[in-house]
Amino acid sequence: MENGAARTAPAVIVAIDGPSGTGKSSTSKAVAAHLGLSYLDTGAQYRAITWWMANNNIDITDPTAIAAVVGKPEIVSGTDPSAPTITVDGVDVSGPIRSQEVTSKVSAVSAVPEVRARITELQRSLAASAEAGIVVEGRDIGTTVLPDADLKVFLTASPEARAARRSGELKGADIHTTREALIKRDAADSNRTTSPLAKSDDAVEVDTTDLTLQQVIECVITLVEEKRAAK
Ligand SMILES: Nc1ncnc2c1ncn2[C@@H]1O[C@H](COP(=O)(O)OP(=O)(O)OP(=O)(O)O)[C@@H](O)[C@H]1O
Ligand SMILES: Nc1ccn([C@H]2C[C@H](O)[C@@H](COP(=O)(O)O)O2)c(=O)n1
Repeated sequence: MENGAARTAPAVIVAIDGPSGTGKSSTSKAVAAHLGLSYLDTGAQYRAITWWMANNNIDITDPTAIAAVVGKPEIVSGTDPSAPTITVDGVDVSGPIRSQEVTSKVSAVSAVPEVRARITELQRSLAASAEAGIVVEGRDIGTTVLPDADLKVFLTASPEARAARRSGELKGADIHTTREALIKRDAADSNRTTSPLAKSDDAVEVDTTDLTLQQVIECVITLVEEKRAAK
């Protein structure tokens, strides 16, 4: 190395997609923290705009009504993996966006093309300004938002494993009901016309059904390090 200068790792863009409960958030946060990268939870952004629509009595069954007000809320995401934040018009909505009401409405709101255009623009701008690089997790990151990402990972797991994980989180919620709700949301997200949940052709698929969270994290860290070494 010339003049003994320390060589900084090149910025790396990582896209992690997959259905609900496959471990995208837990894995992405841990990978980003370990590698000193930024982290973006794009589901939280769709939940935040859905929360605003519900709070402002917008009819979420009417895509025209949603499209008419899509530019109104100011959505800001903090990308520190150890303390990710999300605000709407300056209000911390990290708790309310996880409510059952928002979860039941988010697929309808996120299917509206004008909503996707607005949120995609925010996502690209955050990725472009992440100096060391970023791990972005969602449903359409590898296919649509960041098609030139250095690494694309598509996480999967059986509906049974995903429901058991979610039921554990929801303090013993009924597994059957949780499984049906997951399957319904995945179907809505996969079947919408604009940038549906899908695996990019060049994504590495990781089935997490029989892996611990730590094993998944280590697997993704290895994949990122291999990509970094090849840059
Ligand atoms: N491999 C794993 N083994 C066991 N539990 C896991 C594993 N991966 C994630 N979990 C747990 O499953 C739950 C859901 O994980 P997480 O929120 O990361 O999934 P997600 O894909 O981001 O879901 P969503 O898209 O619905 O936000 C969390 O409680 C997490 O700790
Ligand atoms: N890139 C993304 C991320 C999320 N969504 C929608 C679809 C999901 O059901 C919803 C909530 O996401 P979660 O918090 O469960 O990860 O947001 C999307 O359409 N595209």
